[in-house]
Amino acid sequence: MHPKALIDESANLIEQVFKFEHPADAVVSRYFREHRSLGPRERATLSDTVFTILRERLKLEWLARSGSGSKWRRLAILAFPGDRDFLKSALTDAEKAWLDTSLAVTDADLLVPHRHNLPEWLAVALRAQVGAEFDELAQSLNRPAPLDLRVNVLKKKREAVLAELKQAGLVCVPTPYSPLGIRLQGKPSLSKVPAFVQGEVEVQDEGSQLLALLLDAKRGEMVVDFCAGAGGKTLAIGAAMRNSGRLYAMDTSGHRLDALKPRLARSGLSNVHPLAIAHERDDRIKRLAGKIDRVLVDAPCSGLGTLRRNPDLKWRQTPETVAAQARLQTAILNSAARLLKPGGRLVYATCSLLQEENEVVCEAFGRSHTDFDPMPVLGLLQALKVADPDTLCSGEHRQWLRLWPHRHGMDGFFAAVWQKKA
Ligand SMILES: C[S@@+](CC[C@H](N)C(=O)[O-])C[C@H]1O[C@@H](n2cnc3c(N)ncnc32)[C@H](O)[C@@H]1O
Repeated sequence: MHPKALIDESANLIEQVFKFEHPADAVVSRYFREHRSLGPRERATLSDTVFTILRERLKLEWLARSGSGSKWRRLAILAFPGDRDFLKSALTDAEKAWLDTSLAVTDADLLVPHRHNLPEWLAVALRAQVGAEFDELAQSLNRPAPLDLRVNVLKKKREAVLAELKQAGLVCVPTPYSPLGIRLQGKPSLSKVPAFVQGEVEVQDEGSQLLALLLDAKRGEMVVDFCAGAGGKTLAIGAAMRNSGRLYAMDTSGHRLDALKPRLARSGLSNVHPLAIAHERDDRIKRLAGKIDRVLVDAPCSGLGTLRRNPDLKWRQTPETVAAQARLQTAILNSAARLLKPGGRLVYATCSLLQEENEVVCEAFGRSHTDFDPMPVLGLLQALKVADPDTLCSGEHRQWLRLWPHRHGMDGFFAAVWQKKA
């Protein structure tokens, strides 16, 4: 495609994404479906351009205040990922001069918000938590995430899968913390890799693997994955149960649970029972009250721990949406807790970095549920033989799991664990 047309396509797509009516990846996918003539290289260029702008929005919008043409065209030029000479062949002389001046700007010329590229409310909340580490955190949130796999222990051991993947030409290493994880170099397509086709591995961020491990589900138990979605953690829990017992995968989104079905088929699991519920107080949940050994609440949240993958979330979330999520999280956690039998384990998790969705929700739960004893995550990670467990925990009693992209190279996750008193 001629660079002029490519810049025009980028500008159109950026304008659509920046309405922030839908997640950016959904808007990009729809655009590609509606523009079938775009080839793989053009799609990669458009997608890279859009995600760079979402990551570096404040800096690029500041640079785009000068220049000519529409704001979307200026952003498309500034974020163009390909060859500079190829790009310049599509520009006017004035645009070329403006681009050279813009590219000469260094970090020292930028104001603080143009360096961290976070909305002010979020920058304030994160700085309050990590203090001097804030710049490092902000930078890590703007770097793309690696591609991690989880080994399906039902089918193979990690060493065997690593050897198989290397044989298939992939560059990979064990993940530093999860005993089940493999980190790939780059973003290779997995659709034809035998280990993937045969269900020996699933795509799952290392942090998500640790959350499923914290539930520590055992053979023959009754387990509920309360917010199962498309079942990333369900599959890990089902394998830990060695395909025995009964694992209910609940969610209010039947559409998401449908996406679990092909993954279940590949995984070889037959102990999973998907259950679409209307809301967290659904009658089907009441019928299971007091009967369940372990419950995972992987709560709906702001997703602000996943900015490496979903940079649009920092522009789509607000203090008001976060407060609404915290109310829903509290309602879901209270309802899910009723499922547990005496001695049962409850795990609450989010992929948010904000205390409001994490410690604050859990401290309130602890105050109102004196029939639940907190289980410090540090001891649980030690028992699971996770490397460097102390660095993964926070709180006075190391009771919380706290994963940070800049410290651990994982998405930002939080978890708390309780045991229902016998
Ligand atoms: C963080 S996602 C779950 C991700 C999933 N556990 C995984 O590992 O792939 C949160 C899920 O909660 C679901 N959800 C939202 N409100 C809910 C409710 N009231 N009760 C149960 N699930 C709910 C959403 O549909 C969404 O799939």
